[in-house]
Amino acid sequence: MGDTMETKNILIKNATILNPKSAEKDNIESFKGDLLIENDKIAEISKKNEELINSKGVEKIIDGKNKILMPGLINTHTHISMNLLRGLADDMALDEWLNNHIWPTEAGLNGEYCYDGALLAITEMIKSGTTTFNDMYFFMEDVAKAVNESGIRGCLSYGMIDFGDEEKRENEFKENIKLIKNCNDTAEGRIKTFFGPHATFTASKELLERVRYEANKYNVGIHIHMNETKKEIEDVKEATGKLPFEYLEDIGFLNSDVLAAHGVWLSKEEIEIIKKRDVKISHNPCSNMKLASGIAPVQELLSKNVCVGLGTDSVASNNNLDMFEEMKFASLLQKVNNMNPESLNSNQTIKMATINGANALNLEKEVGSIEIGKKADLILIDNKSVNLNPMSEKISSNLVYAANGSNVNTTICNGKILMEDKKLITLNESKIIEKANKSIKELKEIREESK
Ligand SMILES: CSC[C@H]1O[C@@H](n2cnc3c(O)ncnc32)[C@H](O)[C@@H]1O
Ligand SMILES: [Zn+2]
Repeated sequence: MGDTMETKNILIKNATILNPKSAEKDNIESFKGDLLIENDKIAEISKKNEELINSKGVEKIIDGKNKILMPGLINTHTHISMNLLRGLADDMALDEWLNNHIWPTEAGLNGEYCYDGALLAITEMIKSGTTTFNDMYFFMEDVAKAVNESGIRGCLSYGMIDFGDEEKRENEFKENIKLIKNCNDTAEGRIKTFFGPHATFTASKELLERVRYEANKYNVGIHIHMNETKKEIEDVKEATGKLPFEYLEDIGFLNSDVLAAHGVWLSKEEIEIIKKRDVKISHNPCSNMKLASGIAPVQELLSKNVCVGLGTDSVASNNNLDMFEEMKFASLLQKVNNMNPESLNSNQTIKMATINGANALNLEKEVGSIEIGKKADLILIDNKSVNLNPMSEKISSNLVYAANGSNVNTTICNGKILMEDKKLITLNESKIIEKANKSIKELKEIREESK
């Protein structure tokens, strides 16, 4: 990481601080004040009129006037190297999209392409206020390199698919375990690793059972796609005689360390299983709408105290990584689905994108809220932006219904400034875009040649 990122103590002055701390209540505390970052952590928070933070030893002051200071956003489900595949195949359902377009193109991937796609995605995330993402893909040590260099926080899993093939299964475990051994807790603790069985329709029972065993052994979480489409439910029912969550419950897979992406088609019984096992759900409204997969019962899950975070899925089914857009779609989708304008209000939605995301990734002691002792993963939003004026008195309303990622002015992760006043510190945006365009061109040529 470059020298410019090595700032030790930072004082953010006169900001409007928004703290989605309380996961139980629907209100979100906000106040005018200062915040001191020492090294990688939040050291002090002072409300205006309280004793001022002693600025001795502070090496950098950021003017927070006319800015909202909030926790960095947490994207709980994505495949960031797929940023190369943006717009590759639109306007079709998951099955056709994966089998006829995405998987044949992914067959030509290598570590360099995945690194280029990851850097492109990380640039987009830093610019739009995401400081933590949860990723499942291939060539994950190359993704880890991009995380390390950029300064962002990432939970990484290798996507395991065996389709019942024993040799393939062995390889998938070798890859995921290598990732865990080489990368867990690296990059000053910004990288955590998970097991990543792709889904119940691509991973065998043997693979899933061993994932549970190895996850316990290595003390890491599990990231899996679940109950995304109706077709998936029918296929799993035909293959196992059970609904996907019932099947996983029967084989002893489910636990509080499981993060299930999507959870669109859930029976009452499956919701009870999710609750009982404290399984975490990542809701991906844009991807679910674009692939016409369906609408997840988010309001119902939240009302049963299930932890639901927010994710974008990849840009190949979204088609961007803007978590502000994702918040707005999440909230509006629940309202129209329940025919109830009170569904998923703006406070609940912000919690999903922050503290719930942290909880879902077992990072709630480190990130997701503004608290002394937590990691300084913070963003500043420009209140002077035209689309945020006149300012609603309710800050969460502005952030969920009016804002978008381009309103992010400054992004800080692990106490390091990654973007200040819209200027990227650790990454060279134009070079990254140029290289990514070269890589996708080559990847498309490889695909053509293989036809
Ligand atoms: C084995 S690595 C991850 C694997 O998942 C594919 N993928 C991307 N989006 C989705 C989705 O919405 N449902 C299921 N699988 C998805 C991706 O292309 C990789 O092959
Ligand atoms: Zn996915």
